[in-house]
This record gives sequence, structure tokens and C-alpha cells, in this order.
Amino acid sequence: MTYSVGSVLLNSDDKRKHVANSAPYTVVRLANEFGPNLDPKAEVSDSRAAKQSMSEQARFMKKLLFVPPGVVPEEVTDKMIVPGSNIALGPYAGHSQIKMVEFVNISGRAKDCPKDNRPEFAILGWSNVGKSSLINVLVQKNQVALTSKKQGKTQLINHFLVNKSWYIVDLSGYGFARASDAARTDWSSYTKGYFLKRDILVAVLLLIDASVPPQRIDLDCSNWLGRYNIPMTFVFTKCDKMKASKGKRPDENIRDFQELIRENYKQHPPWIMTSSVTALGREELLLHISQLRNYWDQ
Ligand SMILES: Nc1nc2c(ncn2[C@@H]2O[C@H](COP(=O)(O)OP(=O)(O)OP(=O)(O)O)[C@@H](O)[C@H]2O)c(=O)[nH]1
Ligand SMILES: [Mg+2]
Repeated sequence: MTYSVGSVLLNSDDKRKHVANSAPYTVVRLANEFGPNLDPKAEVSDSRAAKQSMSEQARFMKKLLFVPPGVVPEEVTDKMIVPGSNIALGPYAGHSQIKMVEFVNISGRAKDCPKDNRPEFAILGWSNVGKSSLINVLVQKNQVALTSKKQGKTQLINHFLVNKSWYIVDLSGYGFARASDAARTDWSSYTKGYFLKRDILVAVLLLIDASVPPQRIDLDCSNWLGRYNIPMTFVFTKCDKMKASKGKRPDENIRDFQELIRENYKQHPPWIMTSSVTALGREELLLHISQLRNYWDQ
């Protein structure tokens, strides 16, 4: 099925839609390194073919970029693109450091969430994908969000107020193996309700474990968000597990995931590689968040 998250709704007062839709997306850095059409080892027999292939690559890469609000796609240069991502940084990027974070609220449903209208970013992903670890790394404090080796630990909507100006929201894992059936059923009622009703949700950070092959649940989830036009950024976690003895490397799993979802989007969502062990992607993700947030705030 094809979802349209592509058209720019300039006359809409719904900034969330603009944030989602101002993004002609995808695989730039990855495309450079691992993209299916962009194998650097591919032999090109003559210079004309090489040039043609280069311009095809350039077109392919532009199409796959995330171009933020305030930037014209044609004006994106290499320097603007965040390494390990498809995200270009624009004029709204900045003020990304987290100076203060307070845990303020646990809610069961959207109607119980804070009502102060501050913009928020929700962290969603399969149980054990590393949501709480990522939050801890972003705010550079251990134990702000509870992490656990046991799946299904976080089971409600947890609001963290950052710099007294915006929220990070830790959501329960979906499809957790060890949580009770009741908790699983709850997810569909309260978490889905949260996505649909929460007007000040700037974007969902959908975490995907890059150390394993693409999972059906992640594909379903991204399709579900796409269907409801909810802005999302794919945050690939555990990218430090480069030396996994079995299976594919994270970059290969990421490429496979991109390939599987590519057809579903007119414009591919932004994505970024991270690790909570090495803090890979931390600053970059904060900059990406800042440009969406600053655009929202203006
Ligand atoms: N190698 C590696 N391990 C990670 C990374 N992020 C998380 N982990 C580990 O993965 C496990 C789960 O991490 P959590 O942050 O608790 O996962 P969660 O998504 O919050 O899990 P739930 O709250 O149960 O939904 C822990 O053992 C973490 O140490 C990472 O970037 N690299
Ligand atoms: Mg958690």
C-alpha cells in the first residue's frame, strides 16, 4: 500500500503535518556507502556511463534526503547532511544541549498527559530495542528512564520535561513478550489513542534494532504511523554491535529495512544511526530534534 506523506501542506496550520511533509527523504549517507544503486565497486566501463551513473546517484540521493523546514532541496550540500543519516540540517537547527531534565508525569492515556502545550517527541519501539537507554544517553543521566534486561518494563506514557521547554516521552514497548496479555491489549487502546489525539506531538522517534534483520512489527508500526500521517524519524539503535558474529552488520540491516519500506512512502522519513553504548548519533539526533522543535516553536 502507498501512503502519501509527501505533499507539503503550506497552508495548513498543523505544523505537525508540515514537519512530516516538508521532507523529501532518505538514504543519503547510507546510499553513499551501502545503497543498492550506489555500489562504489560497481564497474562502469566508460566515462559517459560513469557520469550518467553519477547523476542517477545524485537524483536518487536527493530523493532520499530529509530536507528540513526552511531549506530548498536543490540547495542542500554535502556539508549539511548529518553523518550516519539522511538528515540535512537547516536554519532551525541549534540549541540542542540538554541542561535540565525532570521526570514529570506518568499517564495512562492521552487525556492524562501534561496540558501545558509544550512540544513533545515520543520514543517508540519494540520492547528491549533500547528506548530507555537512548533517553538516558540523550539526557546524559543514568536512571532517568528505567532500563531493564527484562522486557516490558516501561508500560505507560512517561513524560520527561527538558530545559523546561519540551518533552521527551518514553512509551511502552509494543509486542512485549513477557508482559501480560492485559498490558498488550492496553497498548492498542492507550498508545494508539495517544498518537491520534496528541496535537503537540512533533514527531515519533521510532527505534529499530539495527543488530537484527528487519522485523515485521517495526514495518507494521511504521506503516501504521504513515497511514495516519504521523511524523516519524527512524532511530536505528545498537549500531555499536558491528562485530556481531552471526548475521548481517547493522548497516546491512538498515539498508534492508530501507529497501522494504521505500515503496510505502512518497518521501522517505528521516533516519539516523545511534548507539547508547558509544553515544554514536547523540549530538546529531539532538540537532535534528532541535530543528523540528525550533520550527514548531516559532
Ligand atoms: N549494545 C547495545 N545494547 C543496548 C543499546 N541500547 C540498549 N541496549 C541494551 O538493550 C537492553 C534493553 O534496553 P532498554 O533501554 O531497557 O530497552 P527498552 O526499549 O526501554 O525496553 P522496554 O522498556 O522493556 O520496552 C538493555 O540490556 C540495554 O543495555 C545499544 O545502543 N547498544
Ligand atoms: Mg524502557
